[in-house]
Order: sequence, then structure tokens, then C-alpha cells
Amino acid sequence: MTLKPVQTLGEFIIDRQDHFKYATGELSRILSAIRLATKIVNNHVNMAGLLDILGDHGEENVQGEKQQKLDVFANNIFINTLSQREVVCGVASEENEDFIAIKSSKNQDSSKYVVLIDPLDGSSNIDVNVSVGTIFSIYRRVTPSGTPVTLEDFLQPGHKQVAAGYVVYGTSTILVYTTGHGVNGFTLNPGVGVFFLSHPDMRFPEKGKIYSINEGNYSKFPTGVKKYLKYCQEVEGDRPYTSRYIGSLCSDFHRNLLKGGIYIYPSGTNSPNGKLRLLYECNPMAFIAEQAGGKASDGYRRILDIEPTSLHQRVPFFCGSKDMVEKVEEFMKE
Ligand SMILES: O=P(O)(O)OC[C@H]1O[C@](O)(COP(=O)(O)O)[C@@H](O)[C@@H]1O
Ligand SMILES: [Mg+2]
Ligand SMILES: [Mg+2]
Repeated sequence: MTLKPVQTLGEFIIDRQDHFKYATGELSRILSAIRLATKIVNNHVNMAGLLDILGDHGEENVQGEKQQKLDVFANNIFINTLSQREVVCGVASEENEDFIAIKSSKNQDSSKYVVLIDPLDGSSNIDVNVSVGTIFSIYRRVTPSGTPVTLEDFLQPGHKQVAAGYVVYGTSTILVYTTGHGVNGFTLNPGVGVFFLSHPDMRFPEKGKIYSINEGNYSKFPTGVKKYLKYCQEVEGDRPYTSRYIGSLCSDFHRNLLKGGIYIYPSGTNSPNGKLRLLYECNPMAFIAEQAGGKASDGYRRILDIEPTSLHQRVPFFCGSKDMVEKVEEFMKE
């Protein structure tokens, strides 16, 4: 077996100084914290059945969802590693009701960034050994350096993100991120504990033919979504549409990015704004989707233009190949 001679994630960041409009060292310090946390979470995901980190944690999170032990474990790991890098002044997480202000041991001024995170995405898959992930979104703070971080630093529209990414803990552990200059994927070599560039310049294929949606909620879908599904299921021709649903946003998104497809989590009668959270699921995935030539909307509005009003607000989410998102938007507008 010969390994392809490729760049490490660290070398990639240094080589592309121009990809980060601020001091590259600051981004590499944030990504190095995320890399470290990802390796630790990956290690525990891979042997969760041998550790006491499967099953319910016994509490609910702010979303009213039963926290899994691995949700809590991953959350603690990401928050601890991000807190020690002296460039992050605040973290908001799916698993914490409020944001966490991080006091810099040095001068407060060095901490210019806030990170929003879904530490463990796809929680329903943990106990059944199906892939899960992590999603992160990075902003520059908007309040003055040297002052305490405030909610305003977190409630920024998605087009202000300076970087965003996701990790899939799957058959491989892959970290995919963007800083607004395209999308690149890195695969972890667990033998040496290093991420290597494996998916340079990722782009959605021109046409998508895969749709990912939980059809168990069909009766609650908006009419436009029902019409779109009927369209997908009735199209004749050379390449019929295919339904694929893993149940973890990161994994469904990643497959659609590689093969061409759309992920839909619409509003439903019992969830008027859908299930996914704008700040740490939809915005980062929308940033990546647009950078890879795709599109992301709530069925009507560009996700990245939505002005947030609360940390855990939910939005309907249509994200993936541009042709597929635009087609379903046509049905939503009828
Ligand atoms: O089980 P459902 O309702 O289809 O929802 C699945 C969706 O919910 C999520 O698991 C929500 O994310 P969390 O697991 O981080 O709460 C997505 O990853 C996934 O796409
Ligand atoms: Mg999630
Ligand atoms: Mg989660």
C-alpha cells in the first residue's frame, strides 16, 4: 500500500496565507484546537462501546433533546481545547443554553474570534455505529477587544463567517473546511494522528440526483416539498433520482457534495421552523455549500443572509446542488 505524498492540514494553512484575510496564525491556532479535539473525539467514537460513553446522559439540553453521553463528552473536549488557544474569546454550543465567555490569560486583545459548534452531529446514530460528525463556525468578534464578549458577537449573519467546517467520523475521519476561498477536505491518518489533504477544491457535481429527507414526516411537509418529492419520483429519463438518508447532517451533506444532491429538513406542523439550528448547523454548511458551487436557503431566503435573533433558533433547511435547491424553491413559491 503506498500513501499519496500530500500536504498536512498545517502545511496547507501556511501555504495559503492569502486564504485567511486576517493573521493566518490566528486561524491555524483555532483549527489546531479543532484538529486536536477531533482526534480525541474520533478515538472515543471508534471505541464508544468499550467506554461508558454510549447511551443517554440522563439530562436534556436547551433544545429539549435527550443528551447522549457522547454529546456531552465531545462538547467538553471542544470547549476545553478552544479555551486554551488565546485567540477565542467565546464559544456557543448546541449543548449549552448560553455562550461561554473565555478569559484570555494574556491581554484580552489577543482573543478576537468566537466559535459556534455542534460538537456531535447525528446523535441518534451514536449507539448504532452509524457515522456522526462535528460542525463549526468561526466569526471575528464585533464588540471592542478588551471588553467582555456579548451575545452580539454570536448573532451575526452567516455571510460574516471567516471560516466554517465539518468533520465526519465515518469509515474515514474527514475534516472539510472553507475560509471563503473554496472547500478542501483532509483525511486523518490514525496511524500518525495527522490530517492530510485528500479532497482538494471540492465542488458539487453540475447536476444532483440524490435527495436526503426524513420521509417519515411526509404528512407534515409543506405542499411545496410534497410536490418536489413527487417531481423527483416521477421524472423519467436516463438518471432517476435516488433517496438517501443517513440521519446525520454532516454525512448526508458530505455524500451530496461528492455525488450531487440535496439535503432537506423542512418545517413541519410540529416543528414550524424545522429541526436544524441556524447558527451552528445551517450557516456553516451553507457557507461550505456556496463555496463549493451549491446553494442553501430556507425555501425562500438565502441562509447566509438571515439575521439571527437567538443562539438556538431553527430554520427550515434546503442545501446542496444548486439545480436541485432552485427546483424545490420553485415548488415552494407556487
Ligand atoms: O432524526 P431526524 O428527525 O430525521 O433528524 C436527523 C437530523 O437531526 C440531526 O441529528 C440534528 O443534529 P444533532 O444530532 O446534532 O442534534 C442531524 O444531524 C440530522 O440530519
Ligand atoms: Mg446537529
Ligand atoms: Mg449535536
